[in-house]
Amino acid sequence: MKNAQVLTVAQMQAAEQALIDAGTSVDEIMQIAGRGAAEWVWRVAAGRPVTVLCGPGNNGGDGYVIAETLRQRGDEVQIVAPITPKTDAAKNARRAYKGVLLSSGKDVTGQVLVDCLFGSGLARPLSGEHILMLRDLAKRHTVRIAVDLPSGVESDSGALLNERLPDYRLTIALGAWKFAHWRLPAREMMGDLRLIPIGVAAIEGAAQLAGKPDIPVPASDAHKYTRGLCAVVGGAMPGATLLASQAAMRAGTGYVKLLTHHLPTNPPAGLVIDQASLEDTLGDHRIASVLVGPGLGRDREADDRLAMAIDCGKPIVIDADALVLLKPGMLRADMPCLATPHDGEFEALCRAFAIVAPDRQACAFALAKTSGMVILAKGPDTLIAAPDGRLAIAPPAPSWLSVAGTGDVLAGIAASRMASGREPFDAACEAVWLHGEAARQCGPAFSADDLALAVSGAIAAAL
Ligand SMILES: NC(=O)C1=CN([C@@H]2O[C@H](COP(=O)(O)OP(=O)(O)OC[C@H]3O[C@@H](n4cnc5c(N)ncnc54)[C@H](O)[C@@H]3O)[C@@H](O)[C@H]2O)[C@@H](O)CC1
Ligand SMILES: [K+]
Repeated sequence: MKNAQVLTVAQMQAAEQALIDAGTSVDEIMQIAGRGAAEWVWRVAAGRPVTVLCGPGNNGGDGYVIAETLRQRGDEVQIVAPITPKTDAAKNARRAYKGVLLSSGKDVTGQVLVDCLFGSGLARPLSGEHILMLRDLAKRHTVRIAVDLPSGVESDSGALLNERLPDYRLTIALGAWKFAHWRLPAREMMGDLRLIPIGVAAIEGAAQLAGKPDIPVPASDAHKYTRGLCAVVGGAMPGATLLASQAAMRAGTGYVKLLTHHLPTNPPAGLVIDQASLEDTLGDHRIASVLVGPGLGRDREADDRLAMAIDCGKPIVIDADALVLLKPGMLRADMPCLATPHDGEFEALCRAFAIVAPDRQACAFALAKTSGMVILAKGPDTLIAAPDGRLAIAPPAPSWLSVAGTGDVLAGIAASRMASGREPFDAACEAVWLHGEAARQCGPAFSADDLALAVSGAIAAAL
């Protein structure tokens, strides 16, 4: 899987320092970043007058480079710089700029506003003067572009440090993705995202974006067992189990077996249903992954079935009702295990495992470490945390996914990817992308049944 890295401010600074140590000066990096960003501004502006708002740091420095690049191409451009540059690179970039330079944004009009007031160095909310100027300029320009990050956004969290920040048509990330590019609420205001490479190397321990996976075509001598037998443990509510099974059947595994005595109505012919005792059916050594939770119920029988599913020792996906029933001590050390909670289930799990941490990401990490499970905390802002500290962020998926049953589909896809041989973290990353892609292919207003059927198309898109 070729996942892009997502860096914290500290990691980005270390990456830039590594470039500098390898012989590229800050000024050269700023030229590469600024000219790359100017290319996008030029395309979006398409000849319309541009106003660049420049702050005191290197984000402002990028603004001077962008403005000078556009000016040299003959575009109408002006800079508003309420604060003089503080860094050497920004001072040099300002010296090299030969165009119109204003210290106040009062009465300034134009069509395209380029926000280079603050980037990843923003340390506190914008002052009253700066936020008023930004809002005012934003109102008087029809198109807004943010360079690296919209001013007022906290890079590492995606939190908005000021109220009523403007929204943007385009955000041009410099060097690497930052958390704010993919985390809510910041992501919502950024418009389209583009990344300008500046030669940043892979950073050890960096979070990754769960991008499009590389799904292999089955080997020419493949058969159903080499492609993995996925056992879905059923329970009192066969509909949810059926949805998960339908999705699993289309996500790459060779064989999906539903272990239940609660028979669904009209199951597909390709789904094998085994009604024998769970203890016996889970003893099949060919089982490559187990899914437990969708449609399990929460009664005594559900408890027993969950315990048996875990005790069989196979790689396991735990979802839905099973997450509410799960207690510390039930899990076996070092068993490959993926939990896929939505917000309510995530809170229940955190309570059960006595997790207290300042935010959702920290909770996911702590829960992963304490429980030994990979945690796929799903929702509009999905993230995946592994016990060894790996973290993946899901790119946005269509909000049409907000219907009943889509979580069962996600769990089915993840179990299928685990049956196909993926370890839980990779299976989770693949599953969130495939789930989002299936939703994109469904278009608007689909049902979870439609989504499960669309998983084949998502796999086709990832071959
Ligand atoms: N360092 C580098 O090598 C590169 C940096 N780049 C750019 O540099 C940016 C980061 O540069 P900086 O670290 O200088 O950060 P910023 O340009 O975001 O500005 C930080 C400066 O503003 C001050 N500041 C922070 N919050 C403030 C607030 N609310 N009100 C008033 N002043 C405030 C800080 O004390 C600091 O002086 C990136 O976002 C990117 O645009 C790019 O040019 C690529 C290369
Ligand atoms: K900015």
